[in-house]
Amino acid sequence: MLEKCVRLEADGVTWGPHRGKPIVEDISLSVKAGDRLAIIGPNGAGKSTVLRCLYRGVRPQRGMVRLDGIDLWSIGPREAARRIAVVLQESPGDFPFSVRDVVMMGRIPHRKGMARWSEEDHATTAAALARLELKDLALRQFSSLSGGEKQRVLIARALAQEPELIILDEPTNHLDIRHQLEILELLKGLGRTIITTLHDINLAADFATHVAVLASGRLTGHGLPTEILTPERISSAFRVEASRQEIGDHRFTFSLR
Ligand SMILES: Nc1ncnc2c1ncn2[C@@H]1O[C@H](COP(=O)(O)OP(=O)(O)OP(=O)(O)O)[C@@H](O)[C@H]1O
Repeated sequence: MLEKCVRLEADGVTWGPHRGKPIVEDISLSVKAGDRLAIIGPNGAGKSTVLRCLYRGVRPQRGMVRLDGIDLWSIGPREAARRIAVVLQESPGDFPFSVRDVVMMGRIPHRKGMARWSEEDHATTAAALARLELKDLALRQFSSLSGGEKQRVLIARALAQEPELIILDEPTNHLDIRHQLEILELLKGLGRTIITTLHDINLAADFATHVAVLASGRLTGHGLPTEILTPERISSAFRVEASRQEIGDHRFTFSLR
């Protein structure tokens, strides 16, 4: 089911540190409402930097990011935060926040000034907790949760934000294979436009409607997984020998060259 979704386009996006060489260069991609894009590439390729450009974390030095055709930098940070939820690997740490508090933080972009939480804020937070099956953990301290539970809480916070687009950086990091599959299944079921980085190419192929391959700051392919995930492209991007397995359309095994 498609809920609130948005289309995103990046056109020639280039970013690097002040006075430094660009880290990502000439990134053009298009994500339709309801698509799930997985960005894959080796360590240091620039995946997190591309995400930062897409969620208004940094302003591209060249090129433009558009949400439903509108320049992301022509809307304020608050509106951007209402429309785009970001799930990063950093977490609220050891501060004494309960799970409910953390999920409630997703409502901050919707709050009017320093007003108290509204009934809608409470209801949306409760719905996000229920959807992620976190009701029994609502009063637990966030820092006491397991990695998989924390990841679910951060996704619930994103959902409480009622965004049209969810951007995630390595949501399956540190999770065992069951929890990796669970998190990706859950994200699929949200019915939102999703852009995520993923290290596991086989998981990306199963999860994503579209894949973008990044190597040395440039896209080497962007499109349907069956078209983009070729042994040649993967071997070249990751500097390994990738071979396609007989099972499934795009299952790969890897070895050093
Ligand atoms: N603000 C910055 N200033 C200088 N260099 C930076 C900055 N941000 C990122 N880099 C460098 O740019 C390169 C790409 O970083 P980025 O985190 O985007 O890669 P990545 O593909 O997400 O890597 P990984 O898979 O290891 O998480 C790295 O070499 C990183 O050190």
